Amino acid sequence: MSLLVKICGLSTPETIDAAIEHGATHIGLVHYEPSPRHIDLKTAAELRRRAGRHVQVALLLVNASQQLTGEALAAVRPDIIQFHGNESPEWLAVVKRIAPAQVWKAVGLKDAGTLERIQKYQGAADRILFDAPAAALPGGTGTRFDWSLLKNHRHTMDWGVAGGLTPANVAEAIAATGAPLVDVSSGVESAPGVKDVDKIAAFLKAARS
Ligand SMILES: O=C(O)c1ccccc1NCC(=O)[C@H](O)[C@H](O)COP(=O)(O)O
Repeated sequence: MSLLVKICGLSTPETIDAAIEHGATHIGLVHYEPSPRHIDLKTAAELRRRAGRHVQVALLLVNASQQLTGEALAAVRPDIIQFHGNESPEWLAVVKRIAPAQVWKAVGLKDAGTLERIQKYQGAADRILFDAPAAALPGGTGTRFDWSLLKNHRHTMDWGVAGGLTPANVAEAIAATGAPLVDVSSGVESAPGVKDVDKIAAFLKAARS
């Protein structure tokens, strides 16, 4: 299967266009106020429309209330809802039953124990996104986890790798983990929350090299 590449934390039409032009398969829109990449739901809906059917659009929430989750799904109509906090498998299962969207769960990969614990998301999440453990923010921190943890892991769910990826290291990350999907945010920015179209292009080229 060909590699999937998600560019996360986009907030302008220009960077959406660049991600599509250079071959991203997925983009991410962050609705989480503490993030430098936060956008309101109206902007997220506009950018979702801009992306059209050229890429799969993920809307990212962190420990959102039921009400906010419902409002966000109705306003943005994403292809994917990505949960990046401490959301329970039970909550994900509810969303999966009622939402016309895939459900992804991001998990901070600390050690082999994490790989055991995520089994509880089987059937509730359509994909697990392995990221660095949460720091000041739960994601978008530019931090790597120990890729060797995934080396001989037998995956029981669809999955992907995020966390500290850049144009310079993404090929190595794919070789080390065998990831079918890679995800980047701060590694294609010139400042926190400011995406750089040349870095987006370089990341997509390096990922597919
Ligand atoms: O991007 C953010 O600001 C963010 C904030 C809070 C939770 C998740 C967030 N991003 C989620 C992503 O999917 C990022 O692409 C992923 O964490 C990797 O980020 P980075 O290490 O900066 O490439």
